[in-house]
Amino acid sequence: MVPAAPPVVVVISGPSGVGKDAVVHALKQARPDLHFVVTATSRAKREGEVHGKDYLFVSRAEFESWVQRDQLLEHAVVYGDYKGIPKQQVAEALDHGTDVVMRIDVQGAATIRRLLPHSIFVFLVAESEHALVQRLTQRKTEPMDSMLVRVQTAKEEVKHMKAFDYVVVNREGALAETVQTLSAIIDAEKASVRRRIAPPGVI
Ligand SMILES: Nc1ncnc2c1ncn2[C@@H]1O[C@H](COP(=O)(O)OP(=O)(O)OP(=O)(O)O)[C@@H](O)[C@H]1O
Repeated sequence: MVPAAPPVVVVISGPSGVGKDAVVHALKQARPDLHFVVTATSRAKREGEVHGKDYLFVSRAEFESWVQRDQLLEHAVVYGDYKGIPKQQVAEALDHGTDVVMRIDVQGAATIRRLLPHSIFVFLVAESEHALVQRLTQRKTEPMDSMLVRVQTAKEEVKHMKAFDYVVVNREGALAETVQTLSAIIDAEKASVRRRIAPPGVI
């Protein structure tokens, strides 16, 4: 009886260590109706990560050839490693009418904002600097100096919050709550009248 809601792109961003991967992983279990973009990266696989599921782990040379062939929606060097969003995955999901979720660092989110301005931009934060430090420490994937850079960068990145539509606090031990909030945001956006009545291509 009313126009269908067009598929949406949800961008989950935030400083390193706030829990983007953990949140996206849990959201995936809760929302099989969404397409989760598998980001390409040149960084080394962390324990337990699976190629094609968590990331597309590629060599720097392979990554560079994708850039040359314009196969990435956006890419950036994040803490010394390439990360990028394969264009085709996003286009195919949207063509099928499926909502798309992508996790991206703060600089990458700015690029997506220019390319796909009607996406839903979510800024994920930890409840405190202390909690962020604890998460990075417990993850044990970076040496101390690189961890300190991440904490310092996080303080700068928080200033970009204004450019986002939502801020979600990923509290210690409350991953399920974070996922619930994100899921509610997506549902609310899908129910938005503005999205339903916009001319095709505008959203
Ligand atoms: N709500 C939470 N409570 C406790 N621990 C959490 C929570 N969310 C994430 N973590 C843990 O914090 C650590 C950092 O999370 P994660 O690797 O998902 O961060 P990230 O934002 O993806 O970081 P990066 O951008 O560096 O990849 C992980 O060990 C993860 O299991």
